[in-house]
Amino acid sequence: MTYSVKEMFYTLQGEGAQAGRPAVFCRFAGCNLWTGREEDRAKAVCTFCDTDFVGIDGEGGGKFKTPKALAAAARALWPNNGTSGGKPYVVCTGGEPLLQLDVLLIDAFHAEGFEIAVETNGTLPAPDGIDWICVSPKADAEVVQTHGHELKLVYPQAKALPERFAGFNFENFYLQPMDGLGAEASSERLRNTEAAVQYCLEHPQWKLSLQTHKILGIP
Ligand SMILES: C[S@@+](CC[C@H](N)C(=O)[O-])C[C@H]1O[C@@H](n2cnc3c(N)ncnc32)[C@H](O)[C@@H]1O
Ligand SMILES: Nc1nc2[nH]cc(C(=O)O)c2c(=O)[nH]1
Ligand code: SF4
Ligand SMILES: [Mg+2]
Repeated sequence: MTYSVKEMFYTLQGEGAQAGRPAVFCRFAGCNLWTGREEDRAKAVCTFCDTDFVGIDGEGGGKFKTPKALAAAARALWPNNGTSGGKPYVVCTGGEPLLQLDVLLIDAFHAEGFEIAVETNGTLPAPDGIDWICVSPKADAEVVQTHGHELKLVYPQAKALPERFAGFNFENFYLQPMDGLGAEASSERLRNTEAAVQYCLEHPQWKLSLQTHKILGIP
C-alpha cells in the first residue's frame, strides 16, 4: 500500500513515560475521528485536536510507495546514520496512525533498527510487533485497544472520566492537561493543569503528562 505522511521530523518525545527521548516522528495524514477541517470541528467525534494532519505537504512528508521507502526515509533522519549510540526510535502518530501502520511497515522499521512507538486514539486494534503502545481515549469513541504500555487521557473530558479507563491493562496511566485552542488557550491550559494535578494527587494510580515540547518551543 501507499503511505500518506503529513510530516516527518527528529525531535524529543514531549509527552508521557518516554518524555525527553530523542525520536523520529512520523505523522500520518488523516484521522477517523475528525476530517481535520476547522469547519467540521464542532460536529467531529474528537473536537479538541491540536494538530494539523491534513495533506502531505509538511517537512519530510509525502507519499511513500513501499514500507521500505518510508522506513529508509525515517532512518535517514536519525543522527549519524545510527552510529551515534542510542537505539533508533520512531513514534508513529498523526492523525490516526493505525489507519495506515501495518505489519509490513512494522517489519520495515524493525529492519532499519528502529524501536517502534505508536500514539493512537485506541479505536482500532494495534497490529502485532509495536514496541510501545500509547492509547489516548476520546470521550465519544469506543476504545478497542484496551492494553498497552501507557494510557494517556487528555483531561478534563466531561464524558471521559479517568475512572472509565482505570481498569484497562496498561503499565502507566497519565493525565495530560487539555491545551486550549483559541484566544484563551494559555489560561485554559493552566486551569486544566491545576485540575489534572489535583486528580493525580487524589488518585495516585495516575501521573501527570505535560506537553514539554510546547514548553520548550521545539517541534
Ligand atoms: C494529535 S494526537 C495523534 C494520535 C492519535 N490520533 C491520538 O489521538 O492519540 C497525539 C496526542 O495529542 C493529544 N492531544 C490532541 N489534542 C490535544 C490537546 N488540545 N491538548 C492536549 N493533548 C492533545 C492526543 O490525545 C494524543 O495523545
Ligand atoms: N515533541 C513532540 N512530542 C509529541 N508527543 C506526541 C506528539 C504527537 O503529536 O503525537 C508529539 C509532538 O507533536 N511533538
Ligand atoms: S483522534 Fe487524535 S488526530 Fe484524530 S482528531 Fe483526535 S487528537 Fe487529533
Ligand atoms: Mg502533538
